[in-house]
Amino acid sequence: MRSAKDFFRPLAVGAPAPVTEVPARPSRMIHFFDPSNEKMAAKVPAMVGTVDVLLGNLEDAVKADRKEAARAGLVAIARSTDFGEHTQLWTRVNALDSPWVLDDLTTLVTEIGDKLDVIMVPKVQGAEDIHYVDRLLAQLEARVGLTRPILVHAILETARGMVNVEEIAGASPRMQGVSLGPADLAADRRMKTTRVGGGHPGYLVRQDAVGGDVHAGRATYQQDLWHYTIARMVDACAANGIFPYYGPFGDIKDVVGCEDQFRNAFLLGCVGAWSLHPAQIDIAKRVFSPSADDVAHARRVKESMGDGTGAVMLDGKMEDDASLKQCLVILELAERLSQTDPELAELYRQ
Ligand SMILES: CC(C)(COP(=O)(O)OP(=O)(O)OC[C@H]1O[C@@H](n2cnc3c(N)ncnc32)[C@H](O)[C@@H]1OP(=O)(O)O)[C@@H](O)C(=O)NCCC(=O)NCCSC(=O)C[C@H](O)C(=O)O
Ligand SMILES: [Mg+2]
Repeated sequence: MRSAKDFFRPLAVGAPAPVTEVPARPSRMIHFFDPSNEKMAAKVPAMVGTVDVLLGNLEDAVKADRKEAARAGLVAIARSTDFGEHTQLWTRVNALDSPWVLDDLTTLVTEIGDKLDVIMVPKVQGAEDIHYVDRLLAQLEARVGLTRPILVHAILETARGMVNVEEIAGASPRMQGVSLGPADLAADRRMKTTRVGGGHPGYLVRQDAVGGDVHAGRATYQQDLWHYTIARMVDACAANGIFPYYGPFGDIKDVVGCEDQFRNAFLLGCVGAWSLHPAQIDIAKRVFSPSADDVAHARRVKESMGDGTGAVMLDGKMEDDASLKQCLVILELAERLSQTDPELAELYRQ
């Protein structure tokens, strides 16, 4: 690890100074598209302003013989599209051990580095992967004279990445956030699931048997396969001042299950999730924006707490410094989202 003194120094002569605080821009949905799919790519310009993040995906889900086309497609879209003030452009490059990633990074940074906000790096195993990308990005940024650093987002999709998540989250000032990659992580852990995110009906607890008859009607309760993983990722991110995200939910038709999975992640501390299909965009927008009721309640707690210390009763419940802090998290998020979303601003005003 670099010393504290060197941590915020550029890693190449002429590279932009690293950020000391990760910009807290809305990123409720990271909307994936395949830039080599002409039909999908054609829809991207019209999505500007309707999603927080548009992500040109170059990795899994893009066929091996379409990798160059995807990279070239992303360059063309970035050059021809005005992303406005409120929609960010991200990309997911190929894995660091793949034959494509070096060209992904060199092409994208030199051709459209001024348009790219964040580069998502898949299958990150440890801090060494982030250090490699960090130095290479600094060299490329210096070569083309970028004035702001491109940030880096790691996907947690290996057991080793999970074990090292704290050091990954703190590996560079470029670290913007971490997403869960449940499909690759499940395979790497040798879990016995076959889905892209979400639960499994076999992962359950069962009510105790009554009267010794183990076969008599006993209620079962499906459990959350991802609770430990998401909670650990959230802690690693919060401890390092970066943002955690739930990743993909592959059952596109199950909009209810998707909403539940996203909400669990939101309640545990995640700021967004991936949308793989247009049907998931509004789900993410709804879930990752606090409800009007929560905002109104948070305001009442804040008002009733005066200088923010001590304890008061509100609606029969004790509120104190700590419950106020939770309310301030909600109010800060509502305030930030209101700045870019007039509908939410109106909703929260009521
Ligand atoms: C999942 C899909 C393959 C479904 O596509 P399709 O069969 O075309 O769906 P529809 O017919 O319902 O589409 C309706 C129209 O919407 C357009 N469309 C579909 N998806 C998108 C999109 N993401 N962005 C923009 N537009 C989209 C279609 O073209 C249709 O248009 P029209 O015919 O004119 O009405 C597809 O949605 C898809 O490929 N999505 C992205 C998948 C992806 O990125 N996967 C990778 C991320 S998940 C992952 O990698 C796992 C993770 O790493 C882990 O380890 O867990
Ligand atoms: Mg993956």
